[in-house]
Amino acid sequence: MRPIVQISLDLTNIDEALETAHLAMRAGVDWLEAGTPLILAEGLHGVRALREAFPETPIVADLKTMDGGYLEAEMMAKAGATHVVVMARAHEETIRCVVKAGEDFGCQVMGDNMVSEDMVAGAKRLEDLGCGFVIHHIGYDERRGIAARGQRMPSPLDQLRQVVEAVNVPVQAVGGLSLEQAIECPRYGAPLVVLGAPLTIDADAFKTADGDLEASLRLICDAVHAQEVQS
Ligand SMILES: O=C([C@H](O)CO)[C@H](O)[C@H](O)COP(=O)(O)O
Repeated sequence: MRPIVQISLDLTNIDEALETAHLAMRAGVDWLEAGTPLILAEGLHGVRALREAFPETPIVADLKTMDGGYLEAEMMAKAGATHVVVMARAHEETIRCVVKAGEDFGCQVMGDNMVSEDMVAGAKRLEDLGCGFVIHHIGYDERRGIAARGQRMPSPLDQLRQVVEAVNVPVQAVGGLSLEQAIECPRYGAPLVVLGAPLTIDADAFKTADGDLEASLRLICDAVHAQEVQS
């Protein structure tokens, strides 16, 4: 699998999401993600709006499903999502229901191992239950809480290699990565590179003289696409 750039639209209204998505697509981003804040704020309408504007683009709906998995996945697939997200901490029956809905409605299932007691085992469990992708994720609140206590913030890179080696499905790493770290993910064997939105270009290597976000994002996409995914 060649490296893929996914932009997470962690925004709270459709207009902003569409504006960022248009910019991202012009810059060479491959997949769009309707982030959890967008789904909470705009629900199915947000996903439908993205599907209408980008008929051919994969759209990940970051639902973080914990229960009622079949209906959630069905609704999102019918709205145009090509990928939905279920949590490793959900009951195994929920994960099975999301996988079944994925089969019934032509949607891929990504399993998120956030807050698993054992992140590697969590990833393996997701694959064993039928998820086609693993999201190796250190949560936002967890990271902030640990940083506020002055402790070292955990990074998804800490165990990324182990997760990649434990499963046979594509992995993506999420949670507090700098741009440089995100771009490095294919070197850990993780082909899906997620960039956060609203996007801040905090890396000198990708800043342009006039602060043009689209041009910076194009450099980032090129850097990801130039990588080999290590096996
Ligand atoms: O999924 C997310 C989180 O659980 C809040 O909804 C975020 O998309 C993710 O944590 C964002 O990560 P960064 O962009 O690396 O901060």
